[in-house]
Amino acid sequence: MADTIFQLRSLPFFSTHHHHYACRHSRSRIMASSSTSPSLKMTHDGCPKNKIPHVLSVAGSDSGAGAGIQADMKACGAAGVYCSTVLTAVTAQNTVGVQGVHLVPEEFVALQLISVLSDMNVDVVKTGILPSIGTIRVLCEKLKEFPVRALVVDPVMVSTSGDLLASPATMSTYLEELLPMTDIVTPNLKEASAMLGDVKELQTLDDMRSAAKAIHSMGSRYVLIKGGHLKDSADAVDLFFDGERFHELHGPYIDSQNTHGTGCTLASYIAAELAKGCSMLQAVQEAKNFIGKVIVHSKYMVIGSGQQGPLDHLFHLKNHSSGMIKKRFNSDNLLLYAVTDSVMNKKWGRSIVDAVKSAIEGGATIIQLREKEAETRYFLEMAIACMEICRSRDIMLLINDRIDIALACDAHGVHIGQFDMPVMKVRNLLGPSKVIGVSCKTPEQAHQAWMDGADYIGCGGVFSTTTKENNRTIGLEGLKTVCSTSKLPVVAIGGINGSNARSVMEINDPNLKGVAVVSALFDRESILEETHHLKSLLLHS
Ligand SMILES: Cc1ncc(COP(=O)(O)OP(=O)(O)O)c(N)n1
Ligand SMILES: Cc1ncsc1CCOP(=O)(O)O
Ligand SMILES: [Mg+2]
Repeated sequence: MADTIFQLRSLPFFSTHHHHYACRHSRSRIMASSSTSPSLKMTHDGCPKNKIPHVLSVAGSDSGAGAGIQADMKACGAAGVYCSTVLTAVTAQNTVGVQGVHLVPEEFVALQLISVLSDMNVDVVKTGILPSIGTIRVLCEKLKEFPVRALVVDPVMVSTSGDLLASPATMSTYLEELLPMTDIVTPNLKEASAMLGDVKELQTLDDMRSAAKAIHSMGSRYVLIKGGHLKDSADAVDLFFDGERFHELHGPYIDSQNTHGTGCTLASYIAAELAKGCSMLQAVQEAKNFIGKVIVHSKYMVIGSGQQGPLDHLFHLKNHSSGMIKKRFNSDNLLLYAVTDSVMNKKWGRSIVDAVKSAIEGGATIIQLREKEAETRYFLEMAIACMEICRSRDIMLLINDRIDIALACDAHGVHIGQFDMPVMKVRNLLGPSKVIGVSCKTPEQAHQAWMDGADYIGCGGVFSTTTKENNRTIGLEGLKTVCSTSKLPVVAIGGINGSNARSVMEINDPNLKGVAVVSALFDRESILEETHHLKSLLLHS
């Protein structure tokens, strides 16, 4: 190891000139929106056959394990991909900042590269900090000697505080020699601006578009500019450019201190998805989706005393400070889902609380309070009373539509529709431990719900019903279509009762976990008997 130990904070502020290159390479290993290299044999899900997908991360070590090679390994682990590592630098850092950097000599970077690339069948190389001209050159040379399917470059060049971490000469080498070999480069706004010579601060989507074009013309086949901190935007908008078209990738901006290493994680996750056989656009979308979920999940975690906490990439750490670890939602709870209706129960002279008690006694496995008319104060009182019953019987209570009521009574979760509050916003408000169900009629809606971090899908109306007016029915065929592609458990809803529940369950899709019912339970004289009858039908279908 080199004995170059120095303080990162003492690095000077560099300003570079504007570069403009047109050295596009002509490889076509990763397509924008179709599958992978035609020469590789793929399984049905796009993975090369009999091959463990493998990403090599060429990056720096972060002693605090929030970013760098440690984040890359965790992100690849979360994506189910093997990750080998070539260290370019060793940093002493924690949640407060970077205390020091020790560079790995380029000859030793070369040796590590040869060790891994000559033996381990690497699919994709992802780069993090490349601290010297020598290191960049060694990497370019070894990649020519041992070609891989894709090169993902996270241009770690600007520290959080805005300091440029690369000298102008290093930057030139980066742009002239590495970028033309790059399949995708993933700068944030500051890095994109630095790559273009810092002539302009990027403030708008239009600025991002021009920057993406300019960076593309320097040689990277695809460009992803991360607009997480774009001014005047409530969204986290990232811009993907494939050389012809722009794609805006939207997601809510999640306010959390635990975001250290998100850049490394995003680039590594893209690399991992590419290694599995995804197209470039798919890989970027999956990575964005993962980052959104992991930031929401990690929001309440406390590790270290500084402002820059790490992520819980594997969703597995115990004892988050608030005790809010996301419990895996047990989809068996969806078997007999009782959805209340005050108007119906009033007609039969009983309160919602009594109705809920009877439904649970009869065998309902989960309850939803669906009150379309109730005033807020009354709805909350009802919800608090029902929560007490449900808690004592270990049954989940979800609230329909009203996130405020769910928060106020500490319900187990909510059920929302396509026109209610967006799922990611709800997740942000409720935190990781609450259950979120989403109404979906199509596979596209179901896919989106999964991407946004929902726990289950309510699919319907399957049959016609008078309980919800102007609601298009999708029939058993529509239900089958959603179930067959859904990545989330599904509960069927709409016009389901004792005479058709079997036919619903007989579509026989493993994702279909049960039925949700309003009138067949609550618009009947005996809730207890109806629930009991329906439950035994379901248990024997
Ligand atoms: C389990 C379950 N599935 C679907 C719905 C319908 O929700 P939504 O589409 O938001 O319609 P409303 O119930 O709000 O009228 C549901 N409530 N529960
Ligand atoms: C809330 C809802 N969403 C789709 S259909 C429906 C109503 C289901 O009520 P019922 O079980 O009485 O048909
Ligand atoms: Mg709704």
